[in-house]
Amino acid sequence: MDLKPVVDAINNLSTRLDEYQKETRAELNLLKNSIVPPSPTFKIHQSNIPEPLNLEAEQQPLTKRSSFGNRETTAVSPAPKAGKSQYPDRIILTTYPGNSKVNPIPLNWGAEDAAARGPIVASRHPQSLPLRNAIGAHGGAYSIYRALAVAMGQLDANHKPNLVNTEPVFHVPPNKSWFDPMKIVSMDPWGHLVQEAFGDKLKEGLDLRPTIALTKAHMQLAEIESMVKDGSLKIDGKIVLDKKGQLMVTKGAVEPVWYLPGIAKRFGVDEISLRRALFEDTGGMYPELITRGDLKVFLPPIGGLSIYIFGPPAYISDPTKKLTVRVHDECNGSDVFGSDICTCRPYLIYGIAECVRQAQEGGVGLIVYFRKEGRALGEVTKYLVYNARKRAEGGDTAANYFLRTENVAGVKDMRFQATMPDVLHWLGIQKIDRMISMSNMKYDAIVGSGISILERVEIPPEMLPPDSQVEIDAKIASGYFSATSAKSAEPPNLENIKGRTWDDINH
Ligand SMILES: Nc1nc2c(ncn2[C@@H]2O[C@H](COP(=O)(O)OP(=O)(O)OP(=O)(O)O)[C@@H](O)[C@H]2O)c(=O)[nH]1
Ligand SMILES: [Zn+2]
Repeated sequence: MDLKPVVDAINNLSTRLDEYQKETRAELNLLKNSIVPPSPTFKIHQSNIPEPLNLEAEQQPLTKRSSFGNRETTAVSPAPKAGKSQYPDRIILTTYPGNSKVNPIPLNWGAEDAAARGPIVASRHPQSLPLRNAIGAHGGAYSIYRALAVAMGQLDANHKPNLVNTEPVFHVPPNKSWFDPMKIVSMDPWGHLVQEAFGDKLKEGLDLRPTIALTKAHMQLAEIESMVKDGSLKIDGKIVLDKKGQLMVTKGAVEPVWYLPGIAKRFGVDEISLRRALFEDTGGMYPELITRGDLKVFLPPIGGLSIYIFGPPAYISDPTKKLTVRVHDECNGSDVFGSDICTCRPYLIYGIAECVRQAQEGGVGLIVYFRKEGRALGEVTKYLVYNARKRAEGGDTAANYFLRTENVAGVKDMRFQATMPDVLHWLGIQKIDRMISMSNMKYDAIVGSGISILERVEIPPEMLPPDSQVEIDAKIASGYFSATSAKSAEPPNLENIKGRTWDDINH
């Protein structure tokens, strides 16, 4: 028997093993030389951190030829300073609760007054860092842009917002839901009252940031103008201001603040599994999720929500006043750009018009707009799904509508409406007279959270855009509410409900 090939293979393996060991040793040496073993205070000295790449040479202002004509354009950003000069202090790791620098301000989620609850401190500014009691960063996904601004030297790393005159323009007072630690778990009920409730801490120099802002404005939409023109919406001078359909609105923006034990309970998982999944699926971005079990609040890097109120905001929590609500999830393609493959913008507009009508009749209307693009799967996934739908053998049918999304994303929906009602409880809503939605998921979440819905209102058939029949029939077949289809004797054959083909789209 010829053993030569076996011997060669063993030699080969042994050489590769040697090389691997050498590389590993080199890497270990590199690590040893560059990282100081954690001292009792877990400080890393600047001098021990490997020098950052010398970016100066690469960061001369860029001059490039615009593709539109021969105009020379110069990048607006100044040549940035090297990153480390933005942070003259030593890095302080707060990975472990035993670190002597770590002394978080206690948070009592659900406490009955602001002082007892405590402010949310997420800042790593030198003065706030030891008192930090939340994982993550303010601003949701925008924290990354803030980091870029700091890295480029355009924003002082220790900038604190000047909050003078930023207070809410209308009152959302505490209600009993605020004092049940499990009722509001995805936002900070005191988030709009930071300036008032924690003014003393702000004066002391803590970097506290409101996570809710409340303001007012006029708004104008082409469809509302048409409704005023055709007489279906009346000018009243208070809510519909003029023949252009200008609307008076009070509105607010809310950033997510998660109370992890409450989020875990809401989704029926244990807190440890939740923390592990959040750690893993953010690429290990927040190690404190694992190591800092003492920190119960997480500011996730996701979009928040907006509220639009038509009529007096105080009526929202008054059960003697009628309330119309539409909860809407973001669909940029339709909401902003008018794509006709789904019902989103027309349903949103119908919701606004119904809210306005409710307010004109002496009640109040509320739109809640969540940044959960493409059922929280994102727009890239959504457009991949559109392609798969249009290219499918047998065409784009209602029968396979959800299957196409599942094929790409693994699930048909990741909005998980369980935390959606938090904002309704924050506002003090006890019942909804008219709910402008067909979604069983939204309905079940709201009613399951203790808010009753007296009437469900579907989108009028005449408002359905040309290519959206597939979506609406697939939704109704999967459990969405429809008074119209409940009346019809025969359910439609979903194989026969077809959307446009690519050929139709091209012409
Ligand atoms: N992934 C995916 N998302 C879609 C598709 N079509 C629409 N969407 C998204 O579905 C969501 C629709 O949200 P809403 O307008 O609040 O409607 P809904 O929850 O279905 O129910 P209603 O309240 O009855 O309108 C938005 O986030 C859209 O971007 C699709 O084909 N695939
Ligand atoms: Zn849509």
